[in-house]
Amino acid sequence: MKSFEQLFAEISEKAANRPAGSETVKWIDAGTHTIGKKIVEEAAEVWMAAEHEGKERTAEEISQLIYHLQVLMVNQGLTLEDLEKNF
Ligand SMILES: N=c1c2ncn([C@@H]3O[C@H](COP(=O)(O)OP(=O)(O)OP(=O)(O)O)[C@@H](O)[C@H]3O)c2ncn1[C@@H]1O[C@H](COP(=O)(O)O)[C@@H](O)[C@H]1O
Repeated sequence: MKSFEQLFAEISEKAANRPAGSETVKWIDAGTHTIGKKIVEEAAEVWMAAEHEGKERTAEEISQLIYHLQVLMVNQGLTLEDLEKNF
């Protein structure tokens, strides 16, 4: 199990060092438009899971949405501090 902060650190490290086989590198290379579309898709899946599929599926979809939001943060050069100052 890893925290929000640990996942962000891992995504940042993968984007910087570009290891072979990394899903994160694939998404970073795909770019802002593709990541943004995936975020919209995942957000819709969160909504549908919450209405129809139960807690476990909803948690899975939220995890995927958070992963893609963090990938977009790295793509945009944003840090966790950039978010936290708005909380
Ligand atoms: N948490 C994730 C993660 N969540 C989603 N994805 C990506 O999102 C894709 C899956 O999207 P979906 O599940 O939405 O696919 P789908 O067919 O729509 O599935 P459902 O939503 O219908 O279940 C995967 O192929 C990955 O590209 C993730 N890719 C990586 N991670 C984690 O990120 C870290 C770095 O991973 P790598 O860069 O691969 O080393 C590791 O801790 C990984 O576990």
